[in-house]
Amino acid sequence: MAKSPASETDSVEPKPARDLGPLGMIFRAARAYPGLIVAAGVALVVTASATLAIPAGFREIIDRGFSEGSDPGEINRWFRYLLGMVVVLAVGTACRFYFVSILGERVVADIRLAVQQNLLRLSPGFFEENSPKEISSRMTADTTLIESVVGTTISVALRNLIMAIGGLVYLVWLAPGLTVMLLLVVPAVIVPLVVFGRRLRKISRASQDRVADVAATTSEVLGAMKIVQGFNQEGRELARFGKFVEETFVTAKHRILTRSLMTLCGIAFVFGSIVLLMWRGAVQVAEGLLSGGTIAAFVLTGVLVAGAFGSLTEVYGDLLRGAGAASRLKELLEEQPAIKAPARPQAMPEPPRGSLAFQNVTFSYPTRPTDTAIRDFTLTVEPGETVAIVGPSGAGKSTIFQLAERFYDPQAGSVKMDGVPLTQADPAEVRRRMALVPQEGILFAASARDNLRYGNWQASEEAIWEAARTANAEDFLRDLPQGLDTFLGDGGARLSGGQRQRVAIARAVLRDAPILLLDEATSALDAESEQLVQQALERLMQNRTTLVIAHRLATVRAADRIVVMDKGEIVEQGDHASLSASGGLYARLASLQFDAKAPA
Ligand SMILES: Nc1ncnc2c1ncn2[C@@H]1O[C@H](COP(=O)(O)OP(=O)(O)OP(=O)(O)O)[C@@H](O)[C@H]1O
Repeated sequence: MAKSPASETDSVEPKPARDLGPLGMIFRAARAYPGLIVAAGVALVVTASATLAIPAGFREIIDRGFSEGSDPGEINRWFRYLLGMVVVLAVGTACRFYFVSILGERVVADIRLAVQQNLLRLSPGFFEENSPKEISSRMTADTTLIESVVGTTISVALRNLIMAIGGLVYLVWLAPGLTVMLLLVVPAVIVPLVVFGRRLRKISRASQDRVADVAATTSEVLGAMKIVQGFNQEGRELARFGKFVEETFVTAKHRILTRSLMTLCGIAFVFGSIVLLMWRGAVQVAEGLLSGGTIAAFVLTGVLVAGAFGSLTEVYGDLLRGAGAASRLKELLEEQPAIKAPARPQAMPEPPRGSLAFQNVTFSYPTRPTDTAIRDFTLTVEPGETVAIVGPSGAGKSTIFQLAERFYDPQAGSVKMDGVPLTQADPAEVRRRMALVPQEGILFAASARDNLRYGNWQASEEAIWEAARTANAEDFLRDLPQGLDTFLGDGGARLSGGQRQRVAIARAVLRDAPILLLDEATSALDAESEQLVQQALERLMQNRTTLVIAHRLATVRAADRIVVMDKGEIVEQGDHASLSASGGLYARLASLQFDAKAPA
């Protein structure tokens, strides 16, 4: 049975770092915006001060405003002061939110761009060791965490620090005796609340995981309804679902109980301590030691200070989570491509000749270093020649293409293009001289035009249509509702398989590279489509050096030479007639693969 979906959720949960070191990356990214940092800092100090100034206003109002016969002018003055503070607080808070959030989003935008820029340089090997799912989660979940560190956590931390320190100073000034008492009470209130809060978060997470289990089971069963009913497994599926539902309920019960206890403690401790303080204060008022306003200001400020300390205890955990996110993104930012241009690349001959030579190449994929994918492979493809590679699945045919494009470097031997070893050349220059037509026409969610000129953005409208004609793609492209501007859907989903292949061929025509790497589709097309694609390929191969992984009889027949591969090695070479006659691997493959499929 499938592994519990919850364990997957757990593994996606971003892990916190052990220390705050990795946050340095975020600060370095934020340093690019000193104006925003200063504006946010000023707003932060102003709002924290205004918040603290409000209890001071209340103190004056209570002491002067509510006694009989007091001066109305005095009342007005203090209320105006209070209103002023409210305005400062409102404007300051809005500004703080604006500047801090913009800074957070800007930093995230910059980090995302930098990560993507680095990812685009990396060699394919990296994406085999790091799954695209994991990388895209770093790009979304981890950057969102960083956004919240810059946009919320740091500002909350600073604001609360200012409030806690400023508030304490004010409290001592108001009533030193009561402050000592408050300092004794605050930990007694905060510690249980923090402990409960942590527990509650953990249980809430577990609760979400259980709900995810329920959702996953539902969609799994609904998606496989015919199998469930066909195998009479309704009872078992209900029992399995029931187990998840019950687990969800038990976790929720636990959560509700914890929350109830937390509410009990919260209300009892917070209001209890306020009452205690006021009680003590009231005695001091009666003794003439303090004024009523001082007590009011003290309680208000006390609540603010306690809240500030409470928030500060939360912040550290948030910062650690942000640091965890930063360190994961840092890995992506600092990863070096395995394939790099040499410091002084050797110039490739101009104009390109179009020769490709493999000399005693031996290669294993980095993820499977003990399996030799290509062994002592030697092959020279002359300019203009068409070489067909055939061989059973796993023989190493596609690997030859990967080496030609220099997505990997072989462990032994060399690959040369126009006489220049690929390792000495600039990989961009090497790839500029090649056009790849993959098995499945890989298209982007973009317009037909952009898909066609993907390898040649300068192509004129005329050149695009010319390429479309060569690739037998003109008719269906003209029939598209908005012509070349038609959006082709995700992965070109709005075209048929054969049409996608022809778009891919037209793209290679426009690229107009001297060397063509052609991975013939194995998927069967209907006879007409097949013929259109075949014709398009033949036109594309004209006057170019072509290396083709062949699956069709027509292609091998048209090739100048056929190279037969098995287990990473060349086992036979020749033309169709001689190889068929020799009764070797080719003859066997040909009778299995070609004869059944295409008429000669
Ligand atoms: N990215 C990779 N990482 C590790 N091993 C790989 C990778 N790609 C291919 N291999 C292995 O290398 C060997 C050669 O694979 P390759 O894809 O070149 O074969 P192929 O002849 O093109 O097969 P097919 O006709 O099925 O596409 C196989 O054993 C395969 O499992």
